[in-house]
Amino acid sequence: MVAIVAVLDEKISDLYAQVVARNPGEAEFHQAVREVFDSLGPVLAKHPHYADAGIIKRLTEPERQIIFRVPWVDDQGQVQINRGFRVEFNSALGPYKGGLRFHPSVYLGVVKFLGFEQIFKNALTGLPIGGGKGGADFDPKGRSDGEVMRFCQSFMTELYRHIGEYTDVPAGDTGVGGREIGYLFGQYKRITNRYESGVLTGKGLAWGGSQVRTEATGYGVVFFVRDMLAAAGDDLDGKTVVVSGSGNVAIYAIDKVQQLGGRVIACSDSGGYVVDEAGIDLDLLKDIKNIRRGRISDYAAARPDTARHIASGSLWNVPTDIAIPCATQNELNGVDATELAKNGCRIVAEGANMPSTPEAVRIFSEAGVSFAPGKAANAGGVATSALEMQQNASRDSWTFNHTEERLSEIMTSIHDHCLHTADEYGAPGNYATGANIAAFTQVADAMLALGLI
Ligand SMILES: NC(=O)C1=CN([C@@H]2O[C@H](COP(=O)(O)OP(=O)(O)OC[C@H]3O[C@@H](n4cnc5c(N)ncnc54)[C@H](O)[C@@H]3O)[C@@H](O)[C@H]2O)C=CC1
Ligand SMILES: O=C(O)CCC(=O)C(=O)O
Repeated sequence: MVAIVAVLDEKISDLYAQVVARNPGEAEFHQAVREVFDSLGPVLAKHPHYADAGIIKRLTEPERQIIFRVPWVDDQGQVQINRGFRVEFNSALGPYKGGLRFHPSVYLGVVKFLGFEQIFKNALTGLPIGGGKGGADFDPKGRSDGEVMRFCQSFMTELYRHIGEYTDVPAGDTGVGGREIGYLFGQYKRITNRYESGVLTGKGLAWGGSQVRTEATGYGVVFFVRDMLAAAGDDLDGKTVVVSGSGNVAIYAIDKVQQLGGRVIACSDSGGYVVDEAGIDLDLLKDIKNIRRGRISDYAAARPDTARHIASGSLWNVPTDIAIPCATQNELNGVDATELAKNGCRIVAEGANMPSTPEAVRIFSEAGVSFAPGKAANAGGVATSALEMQQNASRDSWTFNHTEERLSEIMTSIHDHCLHTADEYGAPGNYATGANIAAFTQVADAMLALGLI
């Protein structure tokens, strides 16, 4: 068995080298592929037919990649040009499903990393959704509502021909929230003359959206933490938590931690972080971020007695029981991981996509910090999107409690599936290995059943 795994490791390294050569300069995509490949030795040893059928090569090649020009006019009457993307990665389990990211750092390598992760994440939900992702190098920060609307309308004027309830269903991600989904859906409806609710998720409650979708990613990651603690005979009551970011995922992670008795003592944005030992005041944070679209420094200014703002340095230096990174990829490096472990952190659960560097993940493992990868821990958002699609298809609308209950059950099922799979493949307690193998086998089996596609 050891010899077989060694040969396979060599084969996987070869395949990885091919991915790097075929996709030059796409560092984030390479990182995401490497992370999955590193788990596959034991599964390929047990099931060699996956490799024989070229499943791994096929999985790393998107089914379709769309890149397009997005022209729009700013408030000064100047023409602006951005680049739009949609990578339709894998539709073995269902229509492509995944968010749109509007951020200046977006390029093909970022969209491909996110789309690749999405294949596995969506498989873990157990719902019939394939993987895709999109976005643009547009920066909504500082733009007026009118500019954001014109950008979204132009973006959809090209994207609409590629998407649909049965083909590809985008949603939000960084920089794309309810406002942007509204403008995108409005333009889709106008161009196609169809009220096709199931073409986008994250819609407003009055026009086809689902209860809990806004909260789902943040709530879901905390349900996952709840289940990790329960597996160790513990709970969130009285635990300190540090959450990075202060956007959609972060805000609702903070909300659910507080509901379950934990205390969030720090959060951040790209301009620094705040520490509030009294516990983050969520109403204030929401007002600053969602209404005033302000900075995290405004939070400390509004709570001078308990909070302080730190403009530089690392949020991960704040001692905490639990860390939930919810900002962006590679925001938590090896130095941060060492510091977290040294200060007694026992659990890291990723709300963002790939926020921990490979070195950080290795350090967590060596230090005995329990680590939940984003593709498992943050799957609650896309799972609730799939619930939104269910409601749209049946012209139904569920209550908040019912939808939250479904989300909670899905997160528990993902948690248990990862743990059992890790056990089965000789890596007890390793959620990352469990997630990769559980998702890979599900997608691979569907691809085999569908023939050479
Ligand atoms: N929105 C969703 O349903 C889902 C989002 N995710 C992931 O969660 C992460 C956050 O997404 P959202 O909350 O939707 O985006 P958002 O745009 O609402 O918030 C992003 C937050 O991260 C902060 N941020 C960005 N770069 C930063 C940096 N370098 N340092 C510190 N803070 C930084 C921003 O200031 C903002 O507070 C992303 O990785 C996204 O892909 C994952 C699953 C679903
Ligand atoms: O709800 C969705 O379809 C997408 C969520 C997403 O982009 C993600 O899971 O990273």
